[in-house]
Amino acid sequence: MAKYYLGLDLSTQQLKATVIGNHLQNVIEEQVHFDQDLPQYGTQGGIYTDGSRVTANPLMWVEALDLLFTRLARRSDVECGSIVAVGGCGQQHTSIYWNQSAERTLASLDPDQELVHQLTNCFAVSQSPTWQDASTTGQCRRLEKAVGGAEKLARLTGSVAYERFTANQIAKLYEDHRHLYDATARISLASSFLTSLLLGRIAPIDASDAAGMNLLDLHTQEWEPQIVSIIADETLVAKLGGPGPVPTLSPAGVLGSYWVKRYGLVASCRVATGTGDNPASFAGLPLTPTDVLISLGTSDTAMFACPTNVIPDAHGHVLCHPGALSNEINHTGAGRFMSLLCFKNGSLTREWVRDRYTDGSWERFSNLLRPAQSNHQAPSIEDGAPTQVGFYFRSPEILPHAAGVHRFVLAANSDDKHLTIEAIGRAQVDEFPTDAHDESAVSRANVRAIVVGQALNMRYYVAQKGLPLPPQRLVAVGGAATNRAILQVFADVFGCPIYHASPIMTASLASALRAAYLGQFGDAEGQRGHGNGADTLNDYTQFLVASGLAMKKVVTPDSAAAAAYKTLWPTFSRLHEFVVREYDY
Ligand SMILES: Nc1ncnc2c1ncn2[C@@H]1O[C@H](COP(=O)(O)OP(=O)(O)O)[C@@H](O)[C@H]1O
Ligand SMILES: O=C(CO)[C@@H](O)[C@H](O)COP(=O)(O)O
Repeated sequence: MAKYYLGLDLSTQQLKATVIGNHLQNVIEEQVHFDQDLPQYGTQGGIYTDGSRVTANPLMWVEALDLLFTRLARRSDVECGSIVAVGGCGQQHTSIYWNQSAERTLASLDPDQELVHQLTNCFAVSQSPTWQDASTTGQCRRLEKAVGGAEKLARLTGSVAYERFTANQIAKLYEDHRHLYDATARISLASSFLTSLLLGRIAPIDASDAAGMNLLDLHTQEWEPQIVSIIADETLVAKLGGPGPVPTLSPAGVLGSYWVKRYGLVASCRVATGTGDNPASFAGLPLTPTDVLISLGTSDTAMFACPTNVIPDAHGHVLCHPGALSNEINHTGAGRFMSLLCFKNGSLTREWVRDRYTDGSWERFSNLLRPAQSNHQAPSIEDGAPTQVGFYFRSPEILPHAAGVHRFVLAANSDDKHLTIEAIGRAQVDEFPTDAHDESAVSRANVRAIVVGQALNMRYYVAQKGLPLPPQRLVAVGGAATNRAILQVFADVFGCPIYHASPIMTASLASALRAAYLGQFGDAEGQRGHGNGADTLNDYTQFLVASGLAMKKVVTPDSAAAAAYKTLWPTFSRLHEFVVREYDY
């Protein structure tokens, strides 16, 4: 009988499913889009905001999972009874607060009733803070001070304090709504929440996603006791499910009877441990140490393997490598960590420019981004044209810690030596100038400025991490990675080609692959390779290669454009410095 593997991704704007067979010939996709399919929750871009908090109702995600299985079960090209393993992932950092009755309810779900009705009274906090929430700056600074400084916190947990990281969100709950903290029996991340629904019991958090909480001691792989006592009290460890997370690449159990009885899945269907959407994609690709994976989804992210002796610093995050089978410390340290850089103003901010300047059309947006004739229109100071640069931080940005939309028009003869703070201040404009000869001038300038600015900003932080530039290749995933005009700008700014996986990689496909890998073994065998991170990484990489996944080049950098961006680099760095100084939030 044919065997199928199901991957799920509870991401920001939708819940996605990918079903694969043994050889990736047929990749079947299904999704539930939160804004469109579940309008009763009133989300925009998958979230609700009152201007100060960014949240989502966990019941929306619960309802989405039933709807997704309903859609899968109706499809003629998917036989639910042939799915032998399932794995999930989710938006990172987002936290869900279960109350005392949740575990009991999950264990006795009635397959004749929709999940959402049964879980209505299972949450201590009705709106979950999501990764886009930036309301915990006070908690962040207090945590850094209490542990002895930002640098110390980074060395301990992999990151300085970030607003969206779960420790700071928990601290806010503890400070502002102590009764809700006390009413919380367990805390899940979006990934372990999804796995919990699949299992019918609350699932442990995995190591890779746990490293995005400011709570995990990267070296002991346990919740850091001092941080626990700073942000809340000793009851927190039990709420987190025990002393530490489980390995990412590990089995979680078998599917709960709700899914078996309601949708005809098999009782023996294995469930893989869930992880964050970014680590999931990273673990789904056979990457080399010189590759940079970029995800252009709701957020833009950049990921790459860490050197053996990485020392986490002020920018970005060091996470546990999602392809390692063991929590044990490999004495060489090889392959234990990955770097993640996250930029909040990704697709939704590009959409804002698209809607404002190109009538909501990606086609028009892309046409304005492409060169008018055959040459790329990379802004260059040397070609005599004024340089137009923009920073579009409509939501408080993560990297850099700055907010607002800021446009600059630099005179043709300006160079970075003359770019004093005063000169930069004078170059700032509310809108790019019109041109009597080109009615699209303002639209073109904004479309180019946002994409070029995003690519330069990403390159700025990749360079800060000490990665040799240009990388060998960028591997692109996420909704906007289908847009070749956007990819061309990233290729030109980074000065390297861009690759896609074939079939195109998504976090849900990566999760299906993880499920397939773990589904090959029994529970005991699923732990194989314990204690030797390097070997198990190789083993898993070999599995990915053998799965038939191919890499293909989709964009080549244009040498003239790449040279022009190189010229712009010092100027961009000066502007970046200015924006960080003036528009910190
Ligand atoms: N042709 C396109 N050009 C640019 N961006 C696109 C295009 N098609 C989709 N997108 C972007 O992809 C985003 C969704 O990406 P996706 O990775 O599915 O999001 P997430 O996983 O965060 O929910 C949308 O917000 C949209 O702006
Ligand atoms: O905060 C982060 C990573 O640190 C975000 O990347 C979230 O994980 C959301 O992912 P997407 O929905 O944009 O894929």
